[in-house]
Amino acid sequence: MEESSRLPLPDAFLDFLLENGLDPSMYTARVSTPRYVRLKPSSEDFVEEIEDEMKCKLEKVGWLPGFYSLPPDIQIASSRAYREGKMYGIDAASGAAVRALDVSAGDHVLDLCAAPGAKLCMIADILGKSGSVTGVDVASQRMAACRTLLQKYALGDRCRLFVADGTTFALLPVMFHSDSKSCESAVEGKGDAFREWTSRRPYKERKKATKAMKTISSQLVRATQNQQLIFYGRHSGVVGLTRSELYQPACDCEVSRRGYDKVLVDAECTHDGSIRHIQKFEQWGWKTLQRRVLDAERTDSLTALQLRLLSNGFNLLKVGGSLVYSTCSLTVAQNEDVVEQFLKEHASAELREVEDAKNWPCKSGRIPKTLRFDPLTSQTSGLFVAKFMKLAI
Ligand SMILES: C[S@@+](CC[C@H](N)C(=O)[O-])C[C@H]1O[C@@H](n2cnc3c(N)ncnc32)[C@H](O)[C@@H]1O
Repeated sequence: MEESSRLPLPDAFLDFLLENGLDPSMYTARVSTPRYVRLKPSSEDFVEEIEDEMKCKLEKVGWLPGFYSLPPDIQIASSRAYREGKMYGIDAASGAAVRALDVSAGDHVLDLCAAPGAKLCMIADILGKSGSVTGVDVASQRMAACRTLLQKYALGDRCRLFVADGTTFALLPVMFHSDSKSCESAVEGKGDAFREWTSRRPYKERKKATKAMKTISSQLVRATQNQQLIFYGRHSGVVGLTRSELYQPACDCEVSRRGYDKVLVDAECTHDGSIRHIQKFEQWGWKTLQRRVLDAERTDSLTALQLRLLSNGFNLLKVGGSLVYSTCSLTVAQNEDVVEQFLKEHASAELREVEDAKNWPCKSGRIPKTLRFDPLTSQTSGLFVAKFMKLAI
């Protein structure tokens, strides 16, 4: 931030910042944080070419592999590299939340609030040709955007996407991944098995699927409707499964062994850590800010939702697995208070240090081991990050 401006902040917002120990100057500076992009690993050789085309320097972010910063006013959407799927826009703090998960080859990862999908893309990119990613979000249009993003960046091969409520989502990862040769043979002889994904199904196939839906039990129909599969990649493990196999509910005893290796809960929040978001209220009207950010009732219902998302994500984690909880709010209520309450309710949850964070430009949260990114300290958007491990007890 180079220049502070005269952006007037309403008294109620200033009080809110004071209560949360936040410095108002991060909201009033007109020159905002840099823009960040992540280059797909296969595209890092093209940095100079991309710089020539965009007529600006891509500064490597030393503490975050694959990330580059650009001046805030640069539009990336019109660049060839963006259109060709060589890079995508994602804030460095969001990248740090994904790094905190420490995704490794072969992991089965659940992203419980996945849309529009920047973090999901990064997870899929890190996994490459192993493991799987399951993305869940309650907003169908945002999830459709997530599907478009995955397809644009050719990262969907091992992904499946569900429109579902993350507080009740209950499907475990599919451990078996058919290789490309056996994809077709996996569906042979199984009438209602999932075939390879196509956005447009022939009429005959759609009719057959509707008929199959009518004959399956009402419990399965409910599961299918509440956890609607809207995309799956060729090697996501879905091809060849029947509906009843896919929608098999998990019992608690199975989760400790067959649950996800890593879970990301990037929860719904008031977005007050996103400085660009807050600055938009100058045009939208500060009254809207009162309703959307400052309203105590809204905060209470959000913290209850955050706790339920975190708890359900943790339930689906296998023993020894890790979960990252993040929000783009900087309030104590939506972060440290949620963490504290969650730890009280879950004896098998242990708060963990994020190893890489020693070299990150962030602060500790009010609870040791939690992290806070903010524009003044980190030159990123605001983000809270906490990491947990599931212990065997
Ligand atoms: C901060 S955004 C997630 C951003 C996303 N992780 C990314 O990197 O693009 C929070 C998301 O939570 C979703 N959400 C809200 N309530 C939910 C619920 N009950 N279950 C699942 N997702 C929910 C919202 O639709 C929104 O897309």
